[in-house]
Amino acid sequence: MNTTAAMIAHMAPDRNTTPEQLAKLIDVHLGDLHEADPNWTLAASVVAGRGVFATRDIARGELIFRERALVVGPTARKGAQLNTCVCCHCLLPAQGFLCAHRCTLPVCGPCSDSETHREECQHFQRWQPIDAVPEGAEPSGAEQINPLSLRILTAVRVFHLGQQQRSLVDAMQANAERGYRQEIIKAAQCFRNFPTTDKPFMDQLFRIVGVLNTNAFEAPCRVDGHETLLRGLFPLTAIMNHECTPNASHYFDNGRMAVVRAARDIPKGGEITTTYTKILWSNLTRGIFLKMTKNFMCDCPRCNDNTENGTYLSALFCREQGCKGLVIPVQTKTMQPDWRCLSCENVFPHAKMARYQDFALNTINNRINSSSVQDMIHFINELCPRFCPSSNYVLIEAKLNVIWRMTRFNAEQYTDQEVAHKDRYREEILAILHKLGAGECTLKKLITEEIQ
Ligand SMILES: C[S@@+](CC[C@H](N)C(=O)[O-])C[C@H]1O[C@@H](n2cnc3c(N)ncnc32)[C@H](O)[C@@H]1O
Repeated sequence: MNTTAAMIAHMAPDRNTTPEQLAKLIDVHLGDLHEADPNWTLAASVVAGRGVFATRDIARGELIFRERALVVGPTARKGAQLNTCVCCHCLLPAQGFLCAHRCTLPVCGPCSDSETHREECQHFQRWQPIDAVPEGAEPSGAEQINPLSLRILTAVRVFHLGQQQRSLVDAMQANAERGYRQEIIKAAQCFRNFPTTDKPFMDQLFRIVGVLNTNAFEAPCRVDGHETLLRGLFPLTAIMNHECTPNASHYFDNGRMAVVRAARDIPKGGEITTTYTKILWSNLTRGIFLKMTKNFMCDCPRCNDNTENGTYLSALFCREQGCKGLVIPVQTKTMQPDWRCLSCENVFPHAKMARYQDFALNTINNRINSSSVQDMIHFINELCPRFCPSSNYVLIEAKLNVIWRMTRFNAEQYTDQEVAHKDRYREEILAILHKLGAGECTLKKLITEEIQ
């Protein structure tokens, strides 16, 4: 496919904004963060649609750009603390936290009267959320929030953006997934008067939800020690195409500002890439995630190497009696590869190895969710080696979990021996990142505590 055809194929059906038009809208959006002579530009990409490219050689670690969120809202994920203000993201009391104007959104006192909240509050009141307390009745105190109605808030906020900002949203790619329609239908069921018969409105909402699902990030935000995940649209950061070991790193400064730096040296004219997955996931896990959430199959060098640069992140133990060799997928570019043992060379069907991988994943994740740091260290060091190779990504994730917990919570309570285990896990993970050629990636900055 030539680049123009590839570009059109990756854009929403009725939008074909050129990279030049998109660049103008991005400049307006960046405002004071727009550099006079930026080291990046937008252009058609051979990878997909439009992409971000280096206008000159960029050195590893160099800042590429910073941008504020165009729109943010709650992710309202399972397990999220829903009593979080949707405007300032502070933690609200466990009871009596819904908007004083009865829009049924969780909003703190000052924000409920603010200009930011006014229009969305009126929208929600007009649509009559099913959980709303009837006029005149006293709130019971035992508020119910439907996460589905909360999740649609970010899309509703897009309707209240200024004209240029709205044009930017319209110029962004929207994958047309049937699941997104479900998201809207389920949200609509949370209201008595959702305008489901207003076709132009519903068409726009469908496209906006498509834009959000194709482009939005989950950005952590901390207010007075309360941490929450925001669903944020950062258009320039989103235009970067995906590579499994990307040459740029991004992180979010308190949910509101994306910061993008070069993870490796990027030559003039090179495409600047980011990752849409966790960098230490195995080939198959990344492949399934990208297909399910972003609707594409990645074809980067890492996806085409079944050893993953010698990291063996997918490896499992051989199922042949007496052999404890490492088994890895034989073929790349398929979700159902055969697996072969590197020692005895026996070949196993994918279904068998997938069951084994699921077993390791569930066993380790159950422990992560239920064990203290001390128990986790014991489990990782003594029990996991019996059923899971130390290179397997699930075991690496468990080690990362120990590092997070030990560095973020009660850092002072651990013994020297426990700290030594944590430091060893960190060295192991840094060595894997080095093998992958990940450079100054976000994970490296997080575990070396360069960023929080
Ligand atoms: C956030 S958009 C990236 C910007 C997009 N290229 C554009 O023109 O607006 C994400 C979408 O870009 C495409 N994409 C990004 N990276 C890709 C890759 N490595 N291979 C194939 N498609 C990719 C996929 O369609 C994906 O759903």
